[in-house]
Amino acid sequence: MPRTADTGGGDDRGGHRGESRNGNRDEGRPGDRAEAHDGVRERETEGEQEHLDRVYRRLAEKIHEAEFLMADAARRAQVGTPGALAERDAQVFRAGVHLNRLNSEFEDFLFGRIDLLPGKDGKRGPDGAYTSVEPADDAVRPDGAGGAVADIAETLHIGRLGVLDADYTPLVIDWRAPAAAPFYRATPVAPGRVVRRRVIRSRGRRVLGVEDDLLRPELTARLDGGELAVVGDGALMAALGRTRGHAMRDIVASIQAEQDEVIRAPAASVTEVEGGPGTGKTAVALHRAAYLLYQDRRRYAGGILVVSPTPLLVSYTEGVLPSLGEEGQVVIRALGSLVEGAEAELHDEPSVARIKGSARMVKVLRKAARGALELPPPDGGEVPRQLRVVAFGRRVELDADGLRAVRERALGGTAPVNLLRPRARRLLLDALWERSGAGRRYTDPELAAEARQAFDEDVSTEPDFAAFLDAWWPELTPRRVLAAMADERRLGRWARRVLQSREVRRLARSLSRLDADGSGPLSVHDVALLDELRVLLGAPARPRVREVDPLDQLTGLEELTTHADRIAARPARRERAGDAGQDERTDYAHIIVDEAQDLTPMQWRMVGRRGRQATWTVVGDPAQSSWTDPEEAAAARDEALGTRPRRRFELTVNYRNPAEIAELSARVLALTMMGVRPPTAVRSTGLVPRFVVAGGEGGDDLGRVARAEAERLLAEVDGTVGVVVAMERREEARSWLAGLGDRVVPLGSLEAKGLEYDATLVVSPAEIADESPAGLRVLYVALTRATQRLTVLSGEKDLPDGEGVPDLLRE
Ligand SMILES: Nc1ncnc2c1ncn2[C@@H]1O[C@H](COP(=O)(O)OP(=O)(O)OP(=O)(O)O)[C@@H](O)[C@H]1O
Repeated sequence: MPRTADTGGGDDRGGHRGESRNGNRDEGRPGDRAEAHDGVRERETEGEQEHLDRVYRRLAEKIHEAEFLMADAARRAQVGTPGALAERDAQVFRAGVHLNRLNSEFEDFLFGRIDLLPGKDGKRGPDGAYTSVEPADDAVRPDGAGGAVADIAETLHIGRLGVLDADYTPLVIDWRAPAAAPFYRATPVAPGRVVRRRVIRSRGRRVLGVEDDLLRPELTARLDGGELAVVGDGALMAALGRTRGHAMRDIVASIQAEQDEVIRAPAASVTEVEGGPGTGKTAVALHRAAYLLYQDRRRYAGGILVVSPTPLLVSYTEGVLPSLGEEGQVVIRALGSLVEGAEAELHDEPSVARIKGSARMVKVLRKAARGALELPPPDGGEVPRQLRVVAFGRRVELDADGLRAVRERALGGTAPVNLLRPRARRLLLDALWERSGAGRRYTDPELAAEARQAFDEDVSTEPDFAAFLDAWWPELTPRRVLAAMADERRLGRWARRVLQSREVRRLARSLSRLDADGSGPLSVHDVALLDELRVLLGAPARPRVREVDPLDQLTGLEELTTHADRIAARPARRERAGDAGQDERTDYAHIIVDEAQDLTPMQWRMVGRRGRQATWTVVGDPAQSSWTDPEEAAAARDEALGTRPRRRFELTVNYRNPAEIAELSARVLALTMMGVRPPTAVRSTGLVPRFVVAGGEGGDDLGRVARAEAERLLAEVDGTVGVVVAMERREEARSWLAGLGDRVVPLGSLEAKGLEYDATLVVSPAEIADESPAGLRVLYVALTRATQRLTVLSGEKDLPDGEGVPDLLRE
């Protein structure tokens, strides 16, 4: 990667930078030069300020227009014809969305600019911009002195939304528009038409400064009669060096070429992205969601699901899309909250997680869903062993064998258990009729049919029959069945020849935290089991109750609600024990899976069900996987993603960790995945990781040293400090760090996934590594969270050397 001497760094596009581009840049006295540079910088900043002022004036006009449209639509609401209401609906929607976006307080509405040579074929698109990526053949001319000269033919400003002037000239191009792609893609090796790429730093309405990359440094380029100026010292480096807070920031001003290819990949196929820690996979996935919405809003609005591994990562990332102007259009869910009504945050211990995540559970759950009909009713009592009714004035009975035979017949096939209840009822009536012998008294089939109908009515209206049916074929909820698996003997029957008895014991014990009706805290892995059960049980058919506004009934227009009405009427997410997944959307148009390497086979099944028709973007890093059976997971992933063609991408540059931290974490990578190359770190800070050892012999002052080291890091960085400990020390770590303020975040190793902090303290690498079979990869995750500083604290188990370097991290 080229680096420029004046910046001490460079980005992976490697553009040339420097103040004022002219052939004499090294001449003159240093003081004069600095003054001249300041003058150029000021002039260029002012020029951008003027442009931004124009943009805001135009935005004010557009806001005024949108408000007028909203008011006009409200007036139309008083005209009661269906046509007027439909039009109002559409207009309110369009104007509302528009107004919302225009009013959004963007920190930097405008952030980029490219200055371009004329296009090859001279063709221009509808927005007046040249369409060709390549420059015209005669764009560059010899300057007569051995060099080359060219005129800038087009200047495009890039921002979060497109803005057209009143005469339709583009004032700002939406970052997702094709015309904006060269801003992200151009490199000095393949500059296309781009001569200068400028990142504009602004806050609200004020331009703070500009930073340029010159992509054709060999050219003397002219703009409006003057020479093209170049100022600044690296937008990417400035972005990477900034302090981290509790929310992820968008990267829209500095997306790199390899990332841009992923963001703009065609939606029709499955886009698979692999890349090491810090390569921007999460950032890219979120920008892709915004890009897809821009490409085809009609298809994707409300229909994109982003699946994230933890609630912490959801809250860390959920601000990115609103900052890109896509408020509320994309659903971001943690794996533990994917099923409506479940909000799981508990983590199972690795051996239990492994069982619950395994595809073998499908067989166990199939048995459980059917076997649960034998469960004693939750309100006490027993499953009825016989059925007695009175029909045609006589007693008819079915004994336990008779009932078992009926149940077996009813359960034939694979239909969901709750949906089989009407069939079971019919078969019961058949068996009772048969047992009553009444059929044999009729030779005339018509009379027999009539008698049978009368018999059925007689039996069905008996309250005892209804009560029997409720007890014998109860309506089962996923939570209730899951809770029933806490009984080891029962689970043993359901899991016969699938799980070993040791596994049965562990699984049953972990589910014993649920009450008999299934209420109680769920673990993240329980949720995929609930979802599987939801399908196996099926939602019982209920009569549809439609609430109709009486006023609407009068006009007969109840279907014509506005989009705003529908959004307002959407039920808030509720915690409903036993009611998982009833009114949840399960047909997303596009699903983005973050940290895909961690999904278990059962989780892939759960996610796959939500995207039967979807296109996919799947990002992950096998080296960070905490799942131990990659082959089983790969098969489930293939099934979820279906047969669509796949496009694979690799991200290779680490934007998070300085080289000093990346070098240390690479040692663990080498232990766990030999031969895998870590991504290249783009910057180096000169700050090597610090090694500390706790507690001499006993190691019991781990907490005291951890606190002291966290305090030290707090003093060294302005932003956040993550303290990563083994999962079983989570609670302890909270007490170690109590009172240090919210810049310090204690984390169990599995919770650290996807997050980043200015500084990280990793406590006892050996404890983290020993916690599970995938422990080394979990440790790799922990060691790759810091953007500036890393401290490693060893306990006794870590076998630190004289320098305090733990055994696992030695070269
Ligand atoms: N082009 C870019 N410009 C500026 N910052 C970037 C760029 N790409 C990535 N980053 C920053 O690098 C950091 C890492 O990005 P991100 O979390 O998306 O990486 P990741 O590949 O998902 O990492 P992990 O695998 O560790 O979860 C973030 O702070 C992100 O904003």
